[in-house]
Amino acid sequence: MLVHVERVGFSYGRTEILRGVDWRIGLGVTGLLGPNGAGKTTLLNLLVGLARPTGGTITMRDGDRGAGFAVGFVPQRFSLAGEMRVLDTVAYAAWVNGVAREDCGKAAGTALEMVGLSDNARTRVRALSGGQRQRVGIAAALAHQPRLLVLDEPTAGLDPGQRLRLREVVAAIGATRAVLLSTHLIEDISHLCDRVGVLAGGRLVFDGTERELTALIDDTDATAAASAGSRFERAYDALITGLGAARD
Ligand SMILES: Nc1ncnc2c1ncn2[C@@H]1O[C@H](COP(=O)(O)OP(=O)(O)OP(=O)(O)O)[C@@H](O)[C@H]1O
Repeated sequence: MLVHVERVGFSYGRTEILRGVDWRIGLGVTGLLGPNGAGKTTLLNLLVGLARPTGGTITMRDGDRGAGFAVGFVPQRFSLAGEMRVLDTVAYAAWVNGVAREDCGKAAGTALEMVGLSDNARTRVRALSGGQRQRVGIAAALAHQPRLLVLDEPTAGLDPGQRLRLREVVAAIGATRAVLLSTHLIEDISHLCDRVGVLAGGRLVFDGTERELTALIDDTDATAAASAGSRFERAYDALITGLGAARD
């Protein structure tokens, strides 16, 4: 396992958001699902070192997460300088993340290849589509070759075609490193993620594969069983609703 999250807690002032999250994240693409306000972004911020847990520990297998360079992060919202060319944007990110100045151009070229934007290297950022900008953000986060890439809702706001392209890119990245992404889209999980974690009530209430999650419900309803996506959605809803009932 690459990342080990142990009994992690976090509070904003007196409001407890996370209360003992245990999770192990390995190679491949892992999805993080949870209701609005469950603390997904908060947990991602802790993983990339933007905030510190108020309890528990986060460790990476070889080395201190605090060193920062082992992690790449694309936040939910980010801005890029429209006048800059794509290659320069990514090369600058490489330099900020510790790549030696003379190696930044090559590092940026490699990262752009990984996200399928080599042909746009000389394009100014302002001329790109939303999906291409999202991929520039991923290239910028990848340019220093981190072992863990964290993406906060990478497919939000993209049209179906752009979403598909982004999923292909993320799946290919997940073949050689750990990718963790939060999403509201069950489809993202079904089409992209090797594993899924569900955050609710301040804890990770599920950690496993899509198949293991769908196995939680007794799906004898023929209509609902028609597509894997709908089964997954039903299982997820049952998990979240069950937790609510348990608390009431
Ligand atoms: N800076 C902050 N100060 C106080 N409370 C905050 C702050 N940031 C987030 N919160 C609260 O913490 C809780 C968790 O927020 P977070 O953004 O991590 O959830 P989320 O699961 O990512 O939500 P969403 O699915 O809506 O994006 C929410 O109730 C939110 O209002």
